[in-house]
Amino acid sequence: MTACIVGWSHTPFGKHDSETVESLIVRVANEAMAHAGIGPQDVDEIVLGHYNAGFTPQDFTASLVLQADDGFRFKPATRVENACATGSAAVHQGIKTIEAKRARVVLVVGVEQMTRTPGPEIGRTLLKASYLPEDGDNPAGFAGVFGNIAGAYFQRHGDQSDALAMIAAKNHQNGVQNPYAQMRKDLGFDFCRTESDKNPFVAGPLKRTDCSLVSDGAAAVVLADTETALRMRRAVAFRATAHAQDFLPMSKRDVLKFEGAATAWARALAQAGITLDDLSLVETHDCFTVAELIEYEAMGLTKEGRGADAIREGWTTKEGKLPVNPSGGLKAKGHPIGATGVSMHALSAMQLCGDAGGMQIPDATLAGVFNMGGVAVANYVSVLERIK
Ligand SMILES: CC(=O)SCCNC(=O)CCNC(=O)[C@H](O)C(C)(C)COP(=O)(O)OP(=O)(O)OC[C@H]1O[C@@H](n2cnc3c(N)ncnc32)[C@H](O)[C@@H]1OP(=O)(O)O
Repeated sequence: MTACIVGWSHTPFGKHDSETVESLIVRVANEAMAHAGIGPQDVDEIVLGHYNAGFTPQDFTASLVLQADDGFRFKPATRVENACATGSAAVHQGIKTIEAKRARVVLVVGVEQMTRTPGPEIGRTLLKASYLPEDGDNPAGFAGVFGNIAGAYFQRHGDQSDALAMIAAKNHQNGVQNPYAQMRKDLGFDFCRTESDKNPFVAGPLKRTDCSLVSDGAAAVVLADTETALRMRRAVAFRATAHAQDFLPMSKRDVLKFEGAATAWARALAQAGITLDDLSLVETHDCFTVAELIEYEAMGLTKEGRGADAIREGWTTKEGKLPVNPSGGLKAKGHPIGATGVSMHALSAMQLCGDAGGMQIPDATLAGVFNMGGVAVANYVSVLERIK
């Protein structure tokens, strides 16, 4: 256990017309430091997760963290990017810096502002994280890519429309209890299962309720080495971290297997010396409901092709044997790309500290995070445990 989360901050996710990337960054940077009980003089390194790819004209955004406080002047600050896993890439980069003993305290910020971009442009901007020669022309954007995956999964393993609607309904129900969530409405299974004016098909078998939201927002965590962390208010340790990067072209692999996700999960569980049964909860990357379904298989909760069992048997509800996405996930909480992975870590730390309010899983001791970029291309798993 070499690095710990010692503080965090999270803006509400949603459409924030009055905010900018800069104002979101400044807000969470200052709030996370206050939560950790530190000032800029205590921070050795800054890592920013920001996908951008054209959502906002301002690039070079690591420098914007310095706008939070003049005390950050001359600190090392770097932006990292790994598609929709950008936030976890930033968190893991901060951990590596601490493990390399180049820093004792690292401030990690994740941010994205997507909603100022006009509708069709949003899809094209996100598709820059696909393999352009194969998927760059998909008119439905990333929803089109996952629509194809859902269609192929249905062909191989049978129609999963009920299971996908159950996942959507579960995550929307959970989102009601999340004060940071973009949608806090219990839509119910029937609404999610049925095509309607309010819930049209978007791509292949995926309806609107099968898709994550387009969001603005930011989150931050303060990381510290264990020795430093144990002198602070709280310490949530990384018991394991794993990152597995897979081929970008989907033609080079069986995309229905999420083998990169499975590899990252296997590595992290082995490193932590635990099995999936030991986890109290998981925050997983439900960019589309079919992704959460396949992730059940990749994490080892069910056999291949049987992901639906996990939701049908109620295992992944808040009361189930492994609650998945008690925050409401990307589905209800929202998915501001660069912020998502940082948010998952902040929310898991809240759970382990008993600070999750209505989202709280009673007596949570170990939390798993899975954040992915592309179709299981960038795969990050963290296992978190409170030690103070
Ligand atoms: C690896 C990865 O992470 S890839 C993932 C990257 N992210 C994405 O691709 C984002 C996917 N989502 C989307 O593109 C959009 O949310 C869409 C296409 C599904 C829906 O967008 P639109 O059709 O433009 O919906 P629009 O913004 O006009 O909203 C219409 C209504 O639907 C609701 N709505 C919009 N999106 C969603 C959603 N994903 N789920 C549920 N309700 C939604 C809105 O709140 C609004 O409700 P109201 O009429 O009661 O006010």
